[in-house]
Amino acid sequence: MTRADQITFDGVSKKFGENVVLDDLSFGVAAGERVTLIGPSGSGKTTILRMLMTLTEPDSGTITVDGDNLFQEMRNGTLVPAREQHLRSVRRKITMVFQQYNLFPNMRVLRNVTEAPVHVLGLSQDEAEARARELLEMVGLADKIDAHPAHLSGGQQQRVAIARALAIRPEVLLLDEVTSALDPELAAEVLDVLRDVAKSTSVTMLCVTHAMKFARDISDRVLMFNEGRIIESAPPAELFDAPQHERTQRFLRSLREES
Ligand SMILES: Nc1ncnc2c1ncn2[C@@H]1O[C@H](COP(=O)(O)OP(=O)(O)OP(=O)(O)O)[C@@H](O)[C@H]1O
Repeated sequence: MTRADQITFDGVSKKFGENVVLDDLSFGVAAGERVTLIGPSGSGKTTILRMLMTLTEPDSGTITVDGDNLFQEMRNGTLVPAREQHLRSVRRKITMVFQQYNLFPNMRVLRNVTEAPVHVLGLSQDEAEARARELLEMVGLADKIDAHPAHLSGGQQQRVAIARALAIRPEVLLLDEVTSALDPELAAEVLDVLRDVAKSTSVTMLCVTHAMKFARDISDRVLMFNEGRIIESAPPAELFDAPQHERTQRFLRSLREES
């Protein structure tokens, strides 16, 4: 972690009941960096992304984005999301794509993508629509703007979700296993779109994925999590080809056997 990092976790711990999910975790991510989080199920990867969206609170520790604290301490010592007023600038720059798309089912595709620019950024409907059309073109769905999500394939829905996330021109994009609900062919289409995003923008990316080839292509750094801690951190070529930690070796072997 350095002073210049855009995202910092400092001594962050989290338990659900007796289950220790994050254990005194500290790391930083620089602006524009692409970081992939890997590790066995339950090792705390999704929890980290959710904390950055203030959807899950840490028990202790500090999380900042561009120096802004995401949580504040109550008198009894618990941490709660900082006041909305304080979070406003963070909400404008950070966005997340979920495994299950989470599109608004009652809205057509175009409206799904214009919602955030209108309500978060305060763009006019016309400006938001122009931006949405451009993004839907980029994700290959220009011909689906009037469709309802239920009429799209999973891969198409996820591409709408990506366009929707990009509509606020985020500085930080969080991707949580965005292809794990998809067949390989549809997953490949989504990963191609994300490769384009990585190539054509300078957005900071934090990505939880089991798609190792994709992780290798886009990441500057891979963090291996185990039991709420980072046990190994290295550029993808190093971490995938010469993992140092026995737990990482075992985890990568299990992924290869799966695929
Ligand atoms: N709201 C919650 N209440 C109770 N337990 C939770 C809650 N959210 C997550 N957990 C538990 O916390 C642990 C870490 O979950 P998390 O989703 O962060 O792991 P992960 O590394 O992303 O795993 P996966 O690859 O399975 O998504 C898991 O054991 C999970 O069951």
